[in-house]
Amino acid sequence: MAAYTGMDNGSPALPRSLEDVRITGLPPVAFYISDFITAEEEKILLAKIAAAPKPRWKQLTHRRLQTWPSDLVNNKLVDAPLPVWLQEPVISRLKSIPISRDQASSHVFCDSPHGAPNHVLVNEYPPGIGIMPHKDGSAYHPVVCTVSLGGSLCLNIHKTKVDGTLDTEPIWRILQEPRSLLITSADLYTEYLHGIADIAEDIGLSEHSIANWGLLRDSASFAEGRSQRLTRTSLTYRDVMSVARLGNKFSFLQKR
Ligand SMILES: O=C(O)CCC(=O)C(=O)O
Ligand SMILES: [Fe+2]
Repeated sequence: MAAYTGMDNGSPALPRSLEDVRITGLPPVAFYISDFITAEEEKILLAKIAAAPKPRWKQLTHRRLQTWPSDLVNNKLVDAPLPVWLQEPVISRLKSIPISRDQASSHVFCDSPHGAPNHVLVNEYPPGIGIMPHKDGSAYHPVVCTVSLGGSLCLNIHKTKVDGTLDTEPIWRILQEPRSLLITSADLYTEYLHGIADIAEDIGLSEHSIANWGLLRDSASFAEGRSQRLTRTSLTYRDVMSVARLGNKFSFLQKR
């Protein structure tokens, strides 16, 4: 049976199950879907991000980010829905793909506390700018879904050396194309670090160096082994484990 289900009316062809798009050769578990959203959906998402009110952006030294629905406070999320443009089409599509063909009702968030992501980070990376190797920590259920927009870049996976310090040389590299979805979880979440190099071009790309080479939409375009960075915006979907109700402190303000 074909690995992909063909769909029309503006939806991409999604894999029949995540096991069809598993990045083999990486520690458990990672999946890569090259065409998770359409070019039209990518355009709409980028326009929504650009239209967000200015105070939504947190400016770091070299890049900026948005946090939806809000920043965490003491590793807790204040209960609030994600805006509809971050729910649709991404979350319903994530939940529509079974983990394996014989578990039709399973999906990547079915074991997470809220059964779906409740938090999205929008990270914008101009060419030359990345993010230091890090772990995402204990606030989130250990499943990370990243939708890439605008440009390609490599996510580097690092291990810690026996003395506990970071091995600055990545042990694996995952190439993320625009409109793709990368799912990382389990050991990749808890045991390894991930980061993006501060470079204007990713080099040394080949089937030997890139873990998801066989799952790329267009590996031919990287045949020279190089990929010029453009501005790449990512949507990082996660389930924050602890959600705090705002309480009824202000209930006297609400109309009965
Ligand atoms: O932009 C990315 O793909 C990675 C972002 C990330 O690692 C984070 O925000 O924790
Ligand atoms: Fe991260």
